[in-house]
Amino acid sequence: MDPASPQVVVVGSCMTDLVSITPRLPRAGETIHGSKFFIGFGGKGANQCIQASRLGACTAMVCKVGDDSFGNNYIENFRKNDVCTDFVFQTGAAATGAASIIVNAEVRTIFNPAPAVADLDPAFYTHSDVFCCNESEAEILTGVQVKSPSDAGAAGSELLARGCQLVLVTLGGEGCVIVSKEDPKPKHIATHKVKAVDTTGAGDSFIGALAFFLAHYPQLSMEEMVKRSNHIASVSVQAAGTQTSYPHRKDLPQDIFS
Ligand SMILES: Nc1ncnc2c1ncn2[C@@H]1O[C@H](COP(=O)(O)OP(=O)(O)OP(=O)(O)O)[C@@H](O)[C@H]1O
Ligand SMILES: [K+]
Repeated sequence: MDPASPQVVVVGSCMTDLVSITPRLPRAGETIHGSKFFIGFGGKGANQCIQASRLGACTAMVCKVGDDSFGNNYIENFRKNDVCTDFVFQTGAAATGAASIIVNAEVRTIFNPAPAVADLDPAFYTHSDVFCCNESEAEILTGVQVKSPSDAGAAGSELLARGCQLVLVTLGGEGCVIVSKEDPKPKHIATHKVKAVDTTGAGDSFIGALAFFLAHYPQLSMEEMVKRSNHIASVSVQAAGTQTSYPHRKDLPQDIFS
């Protein structure tokens, strides 16, 4: 590249990521076993620059790294990615920026395939911990007509076969069905059926509640989280609107939070 004519110039950070994969985060001063460690190239500025370069932009990075092995490796990385390094300087006065990143198994993700498309990218099945859909979404994705808990189990099993870890199919007043790699026999988690005033937003209330329990009550079983989420979503269907119908903590039975 002619350094006089870069199309994209990024002035920003350039960090070496030291990534540990662990089952949980250590407490202060605690040493725990991890399952994997790797070193990666990161930093927001450098990430953006490399993405632009890989798409074909003529790029230059403006930053300073340490006169150390991390710094040398980073400059080599820029060169491999066709980023002009004429303005990447090295200093002996400081070390190259490093970020210690711990990725724990407790950061869990929920994927809601709404609105559903039949040709969903297969990566979506494998990349989330919980795959949560309603009857019609399950049907569009799998081709299995979902009219009962046993149909939902069949659709859930198909989604498991596509690589999902755990599938929840919500069934309105019938609660939902859960299937997982760990326990592939479909289980119907019934709920107390209420007379619905307006079901708009029930699915989102359910998923929001589930996210709350995953984040704040990780010790609960998935079945217990789902039962509690069923209850919260059942409150939402008894009032009009979407967010206007979502209950506050103070309005719910307090044993939901024990
Ligand atoms: N009549 C009802 N009685 C009790 N609970 C209900 C009722 N309707 C819905 N729910 C609760 O809400 C959850 C989600 O409902 P549903 O499966 O209808 O979602 P949805 O189709 O995504 O809703 P929407 O698209 O309207 O937001 C159910 O799993 C259940 O917990
Ligand atoms: K509602």
